[in-house]
Amino acid sequence: MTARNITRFWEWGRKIICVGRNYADHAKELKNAIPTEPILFLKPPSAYVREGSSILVPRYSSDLHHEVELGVVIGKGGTAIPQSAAMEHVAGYALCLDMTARDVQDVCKSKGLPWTRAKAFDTSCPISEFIPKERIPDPGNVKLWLKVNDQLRQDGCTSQMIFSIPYLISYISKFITLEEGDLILTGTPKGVSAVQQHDELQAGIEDVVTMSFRVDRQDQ
Ligand SMILES: O=C([O-])CC(=O)C(=O)O
Ligand SMILES: [Mg+2]
Repeated sequence: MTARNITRFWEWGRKIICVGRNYADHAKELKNAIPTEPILFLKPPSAYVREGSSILVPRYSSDLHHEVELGVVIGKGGTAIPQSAAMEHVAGYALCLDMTARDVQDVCKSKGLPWTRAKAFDTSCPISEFIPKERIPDPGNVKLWLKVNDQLRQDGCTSQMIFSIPYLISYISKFITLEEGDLILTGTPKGVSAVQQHDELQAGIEDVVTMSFRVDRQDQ
C-alpha cells in the first residue's frame, strides 16, 4: 500500500468546514448582518471537483453563485488548539470555490432551515492543486480573484477577513476535532454572482496558483 500523500488531500474523505460571512463587504452585498462569531457549515468530500471536470448546476437551482475562497489544509490534527499554535497545524492551502445555489439558500434562510441542499451538492467544492504552506508565507494578506468568461467578478484580499485563520482553527477545534486532510474554507469577499451552463470560470491567488472550470447542468 502506498503512503497517503497530503498533496492529494481531497482523496482522503475528510471534512470540509466552511466559514460564512467572514468578509463584511460580502455580508453587506447579501444584506446579512456582520457576524460576531464565525458562522459554520459543512460540505461532504463528495462535493470536491478537480480541474478537467465540470461544475454542475443542480437540477433544482436556477441561481448558482460562485464564491472564491482561500482553503486551509490541516496537516496535524487536534482538539481545542490554542490560537498561538494554530499555524503549526496547517500543511498548506488550496484555492476553492464555495458554489452556492443562492435561490435554494434564500428559501432555507427564510424558513430557518439548514443550507445543506444549497451548499453541499456534488461539485459544490471546486479546488486547485495543493499549495504547500511555504508558498503563502502570509495567508492573512493574499489577493484572491475570480473571472467569469474573462470578466473580473471577485477581487478581494484575505486581510479583509473578520476572523483570522488562527482564530478560526482555534474556534472550530473547540467542538470539532480537526484531522489531517481536513479543509477549512475561509469565506468569500464581495462580488458573488450567478453562473450559467457553458460559462468558463477562472480564479487565482496572486502569482501562486490559477485554476479554471467549466459550468454544465446536471443531466435532466
Ligand atoms: O453563502 C454565504 O453568503 C455565506 C458564505 O458561504 C460566505 O460568506 O462565504
Ligand atoms: Mg462561502
